[in-house]
Amino acid sequence: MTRDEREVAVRVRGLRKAFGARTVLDGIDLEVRRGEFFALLGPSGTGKTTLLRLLAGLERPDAGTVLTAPRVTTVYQEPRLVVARRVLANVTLGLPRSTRGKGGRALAEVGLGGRERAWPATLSGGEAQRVALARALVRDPQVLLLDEPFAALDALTRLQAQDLVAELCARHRPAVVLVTHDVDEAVRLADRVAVLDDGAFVVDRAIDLPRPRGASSAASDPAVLEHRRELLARLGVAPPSGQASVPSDRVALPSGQADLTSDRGVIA
Ligand SMILES: Nc1ncnc2c1ncn2[C@@H]1O[C@H](COP(=O)(O)OP(=O)(O)OP(=O)(O)O)[C@@H](O)[C@H]1O
Repeated sequence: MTRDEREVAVRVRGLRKAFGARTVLDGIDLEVRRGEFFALLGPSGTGKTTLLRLLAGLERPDAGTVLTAPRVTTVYQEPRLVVARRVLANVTLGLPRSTRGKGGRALAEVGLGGRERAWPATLSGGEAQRVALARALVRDPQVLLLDEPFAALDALTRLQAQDLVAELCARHRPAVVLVTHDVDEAVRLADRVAVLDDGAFVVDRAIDLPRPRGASSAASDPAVLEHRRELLARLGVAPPSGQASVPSDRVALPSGQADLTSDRGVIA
């Protein structure tokens, strides 16, 4: 581990956020270091996306502090491409023209070298999401926020996209915060998994498994099954009796619809 990777890129202390009378987050503490992959599970409506929005500076806390490294980038469930711009222009959108070369390299890294001049409408869902990943990569994020980025993909494309993200994060080492409803995805990708419920983390545990974590080998690994069983239990999804260690194809929960003294700041 390099000195850089010991650096805390996300530091949240005593975070509280309410919408009207409804307190969504209540006393959240979180630290994520450079190179660390943190996954957040939780029932629908528990405030996972709200926490990401607070980390991105799109919401203000009602109490507590949110500190992040300066370069924070989000990838969403939908790719959010500008349809009237070609793929390369989407990747470098808002950046100086001199970054075009970097944009081309980012596209090559996500397996879309040669598609620079394609229009978004001609891409498959998986390809469009890879363009969104390239658009994040080219900004060299110290903090990468992933808000259910695989949820809209078909099962096979999802596994391929998960592999790609694991590979990109291993290479570029941002601090990652992934929001997902998919327990298997969290265990496969993350160094740490937390479950958010009723405003607080009810689980925050290390996933200390070797990498790379292939989808097929993980399905029969007893350590993976144990993490999976425990996380599902904390999410209130009990496996059928006598089948605690029999994996299904995939288990996903239903998707529902500064400085230290300021409310949000940047870690210098
Ligand atoms: N801008 C807002 N104004 C009012 N209420 C909001 C706002 N944003 C979120 N909420 C409410 O806060 C709660 C948490 O929403 P959030 O989207 O963070 O949950 P989530 O855990 O990401 O849910 P899901 O898993 O369904 O995506 C919900 O009850 C939601 O209706």
